[in-house]
Amino acid sequence: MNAVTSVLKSSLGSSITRQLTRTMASSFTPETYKTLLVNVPKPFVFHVELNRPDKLNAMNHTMWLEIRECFDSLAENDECRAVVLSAAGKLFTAGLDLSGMMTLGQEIAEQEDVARKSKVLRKLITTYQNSMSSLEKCPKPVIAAVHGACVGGGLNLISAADIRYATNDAWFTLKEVDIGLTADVGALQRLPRIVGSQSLVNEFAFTARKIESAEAKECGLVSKLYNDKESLISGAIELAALIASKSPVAVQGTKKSIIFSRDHTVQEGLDQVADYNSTMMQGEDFLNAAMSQATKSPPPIFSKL
Ligand SMILES: CCC/C=C/C=C/C(=O)SCCNC(=O)CCNC(=O)[C@H](O)C(C)(C)COP(=O)(O)OP(=O)(O)OC[C@H]1O[C@@H](n2cnc3c(N)ncnc32)[C@H](O)[C@@H]1OP(=O)(O)O
Repeated sequence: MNAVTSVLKSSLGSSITRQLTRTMASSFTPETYKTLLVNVPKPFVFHVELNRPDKLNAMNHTMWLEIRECFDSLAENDECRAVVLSAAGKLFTAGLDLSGMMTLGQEIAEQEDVARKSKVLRKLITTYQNSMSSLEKCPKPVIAAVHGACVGGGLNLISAADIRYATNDAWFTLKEVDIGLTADVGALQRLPRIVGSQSLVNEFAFTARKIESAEAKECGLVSKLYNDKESLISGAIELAALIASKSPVAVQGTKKSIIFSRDHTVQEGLDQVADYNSTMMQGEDFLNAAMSQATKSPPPIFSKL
């Protein structure tokens, strides 16, 4: 162990000074949105809230666009290492804003030709798909914290999160069939991998039945339940802070590898992580964290990434 620690120590002093200087030099104001509220409750932890409580956080066009904008921005923001996604008001979300859909129907009706109508709709669907996928593409872990109801588009949204917590009063529904729609923004693709039972997901999707929190926990849709919203949010923020205390190189590499491996063979996943680590094991995070573990000293302060 001594040989290892002396090699590690030689490059440690200047590295820690550099990290502290960078950390202390930071000042950051979260961006503002019409339908989202963004706060920084702890260092490197961002809290994003769906914020249309008067409309039960129904997902209108602006919200779909802003979710993408927000997570694309967090992806690039080196002040952010983990994200909590929750919602203001009495429930998480009532799903797609149905009044907005009436307006869309009128706009489509203005186009006469079916090919042109289809082009407009396809663009809209892919825009909304990209909005949901922005959670998954964001390299920082996203923890969804659900209270009350999580309907339709909301279930698609949280399916793209990395971790899902909920309150005991939460319920979920893949509601699309009830509005004559095939769910098209990610739940049909992601849920079978989360829940692990295609039969159960099929049942949810064909019937739009209510999934109560206990069933959601039992089937793996959520991993932890809380008595109320306050303890849910503080539990989710605590988890995010724990994640944010780890090496951002390791955490972001882990998210990338998990998602890559989900969609590839074992060998392709092993190749991807070998490529990643063959660079990252030369970096200061590995050096400093391995050193602190080896010497049983306090964990290092990691530079921004
Ligand atoms: C390309 C598209 C990709 C995306 C697809 C996504 C699809 C979906 O999300 S399908 C699901 C759509 N959502 C629904 O069908 C839910 C409808 N709402 C409800 O079932 C209930 O409102 C709910 C159980 C969520 C809550 O019930 P509660 O009794 O607590 O409230 P209400 O009195 O029903 O509603 C209060 C006001 O909110 C308005 N509202 C509710 N949901 C929506 C919505 N989805 N869109 C727009 N507005 C909504 C409701 O009309 C009430 O308004 P007001 O009368 O003005 O007070």
